[in-house]
Amino acid sequence: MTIQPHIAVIGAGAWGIALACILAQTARVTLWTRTPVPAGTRSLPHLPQITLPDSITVTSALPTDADIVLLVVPTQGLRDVTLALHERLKADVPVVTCCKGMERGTFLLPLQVVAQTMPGRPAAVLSGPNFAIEVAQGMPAAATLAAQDLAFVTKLTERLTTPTLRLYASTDPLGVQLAGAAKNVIAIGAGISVGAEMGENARAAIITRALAETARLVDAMGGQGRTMYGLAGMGDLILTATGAGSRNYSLGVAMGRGENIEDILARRDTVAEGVLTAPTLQELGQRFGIETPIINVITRLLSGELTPHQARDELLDRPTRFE
Ligand SMILES: NC(=O)C1=CN([C@@H]2O[C@H](COP(=O)(O)OP(=O)(O)OC[C@H]3O[C@@H](n4cnc5c(N)ncnc54)[C@H](O)[C@@H]3O)[C@@H](O)[C@H]2O)C=CC1
Ligand SMILES: O=C(CO)COP(=O)(O)O
Repeated sequence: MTIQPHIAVIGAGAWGIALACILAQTARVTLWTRTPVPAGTRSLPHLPQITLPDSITVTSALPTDADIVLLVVPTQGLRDVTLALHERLKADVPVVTCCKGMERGTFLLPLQVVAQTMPGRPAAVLSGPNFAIEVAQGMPAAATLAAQDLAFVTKLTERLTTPTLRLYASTDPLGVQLAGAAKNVIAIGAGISVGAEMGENARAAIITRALAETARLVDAMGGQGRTMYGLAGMGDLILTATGAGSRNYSLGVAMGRGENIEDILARRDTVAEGVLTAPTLQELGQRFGIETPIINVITRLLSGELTPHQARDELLDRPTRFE
């Protein structure tokens, strides 16, 4: 009899539920919810149409005996949960960050937060074009798993690949994390252009040129710019900056139609990571001396400093340059 590994999924939002469902095919899975739920609960609010397999244990007690831990809380909650988890887990238990964003105030990417809160622990990042509902329903998808250590990431990629979610290994965790963080910001910009009826051409231009901005930033920060052209970058942009199912894109569409951002956020109970990531990314560009004009105007649109048409004029008025 083979003993199944125990995978703990921390965070029972849409993405945590989806990952728990597919990993339950090959592992014993515990799904941690911040808010306690009644015993026997098989459906959770963030993906109510999904019935959890009986084999998944839902609990609000943090795990102590997991073999692998997936961190699937929003980026701003990562520090607290990892601080609480570190002492409970054996030192060699690997963690995988599954959130896409940057910590407000510290300018840190998820694995940098983990390095501070869980020093010495092996860690990787998972990111790619993956709407939670499709993954939860077992529809085919692919994503990138990245860590600096080649042997570690190769083994973990084999371990976490499921029959429907195909993982590709990467040794550029910085590029993969920046790609995942930036695509949410760019998706908001793409949504704004569509909501403001600027046309499909404008959206394609925003996606492509913002991809180039982010690739330059990745290079400047010591990652590999070409990571932006893989699943975590271009792949996720194709999905998020065009798919109505994206929370970031749909937030942008509503803004483009003239809705106030506070009103849009007030009627949602799900995370749109791009809102908090935008100013951080803009600041990073300045720190590393990289021009990020599209990310800058999206940040100013979010803060109410620009209207969509002012943003359009500002981008079109820029001096010409080589591609
Ligand atoms: N939904 C999706 O399709 C995908 C989401 N992601 C990323 O996964 C992360 C989580 O997103 P979702 O699961 O979609 O979010 P969600 O909006 O569906 O749910 C968020 C969950 O996190 C919990 N939470 C909120 N703040 C918390 C905190 N401070 N500490 C602990 N728990 C907290 C909430 O109670 C809720 O259960 C985000 O970074 C998102 O960008 C990545 C890939 C796909
Ligand atoms: O990250 C995602 C898909 O890869 C989900 O995007 P949203 O957070 O914009 O819904």
